[in-house]
Amino acid sequence: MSSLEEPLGLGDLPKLSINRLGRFMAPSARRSPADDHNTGKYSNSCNGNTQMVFHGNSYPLHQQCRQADASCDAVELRDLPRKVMWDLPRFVKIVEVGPRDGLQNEKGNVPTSVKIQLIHKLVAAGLSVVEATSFVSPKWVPQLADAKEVMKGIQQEPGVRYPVLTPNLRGFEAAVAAGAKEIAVFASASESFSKSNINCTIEESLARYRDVTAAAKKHGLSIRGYVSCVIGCPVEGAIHPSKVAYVAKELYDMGCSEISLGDTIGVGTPGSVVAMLGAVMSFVPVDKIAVHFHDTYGQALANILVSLQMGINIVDSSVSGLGGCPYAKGATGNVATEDVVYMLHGLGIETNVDLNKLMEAGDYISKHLGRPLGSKTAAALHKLTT
Ligand SMILES: CC(C)(COP(=O)([O-])OP(=O)([O-])OC[C@H]1O[C@@H](n2cnc3c(N)ncnc32)[C@H](O)[C@@H]1OP(=O)([O-])[O-])[C@@H](O)C(=O)NCCC(=O)NCCSC(=O)C[C@@](C)(O)CC(=O)[O-]
Repeated sequence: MSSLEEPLGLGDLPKLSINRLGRFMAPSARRSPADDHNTGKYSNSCNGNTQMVFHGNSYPLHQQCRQADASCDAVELRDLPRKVMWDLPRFVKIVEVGPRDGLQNEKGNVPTSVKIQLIHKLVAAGLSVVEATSFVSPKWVPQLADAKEVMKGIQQEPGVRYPVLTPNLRGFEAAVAAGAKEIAVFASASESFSKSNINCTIEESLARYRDVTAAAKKHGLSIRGYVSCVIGCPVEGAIHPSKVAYVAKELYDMGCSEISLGDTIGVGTPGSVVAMLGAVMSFVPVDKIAVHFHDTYGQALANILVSLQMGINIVDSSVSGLGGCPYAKGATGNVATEDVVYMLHGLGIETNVDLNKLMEAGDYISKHLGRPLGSKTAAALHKLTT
């Protein structure tokens, strides 16, 4: 199975795949690959035969190098996806939200011991941030009423972060008492969603979060800020990027060290995502922005890829594609962590996540919930091995 962890297309380096990759390149606004060639970026030593075809033209990648050296080709071609798609990050931090965003939406009761096991398995798979639970009103989200027991029950590993959602000071205090070292506040770019999710206006939520973030700073806790409905809202329809940028900036200014932009109902496409990210990046540094896509319309991986191309290197996802929001009708699960990891590794981007162990975690929770594997990667690899 482990050989399949390496996605197809990189191992044997067929010329065809290079040409295919060439087609993915953005048009004229981008530099020509020949520029990199001319600056010698590709030219340590190689046999000079490699061609990249782009918009009907072929570019010699290593023309200046005349020494045959097969190992050079292999190494540099492995790097091609990142080169061709320009400036993709070398490393992407995955924020696993399954135990919170995933399980908050389950109809049936998930025992506390299963939640704790799931978190342990996700950490064992190499995930360094696992959102553990929410300290919200149990009247609003009964599925996470055991937040305190979950936090007390997990074995917190050094170097791993276990953020929890806190909607108000009451939740914050309960989170600290239960041992949380990182919290997340969650606002919305849609007025209607703000009211249905946290029963207040956007401005009221921001005022509330100023108190929560001030208290968190006093305790030396890190704070993550969410903006929901960054592309569309189930009630209001399309959300203007300027509204998203406003809320993101407010959260950043009050001390959130990471702003996660949530396409809560999964209506975004790469086109709308680029516009939204462009607006937010005017106010929040790109390295402080995370993307959080639900996969309702099957656009999540494409949206992640375009976000990476814009410089984002933090991606939220949920093991086995668990999730949805109880207050966002029609929202389906988050993009599956397994599928994100498979794509990132295929692009030559590191995650520190062991795909096999991650799939074991997905298998564990899927079996417990009595449903098929929710990630395409796990389902495909399962078929291949049974
Ligand atoms: C914000 C409130 C509390 C306002 O709820 P409210 O009803 O306006 O507030 P309240 O102050 O009147 O409190 C109602 C009851 O809850 C209690 N209460 C109040 N606060 C707490 C607390 N922290 N912990 C425990 N209990 C609490 C409070 O004591 C009271 O109990 P009662 O007196 O009736 O017995 C409520 O609306 C709430 O908890 N909402 C959370 C909803 C939620 O968790 N939604 C899903 C997460 S957001 C999301 O999924 C989007 C995201 C982040 O994933 C990104 C994306 O996908 O886009």
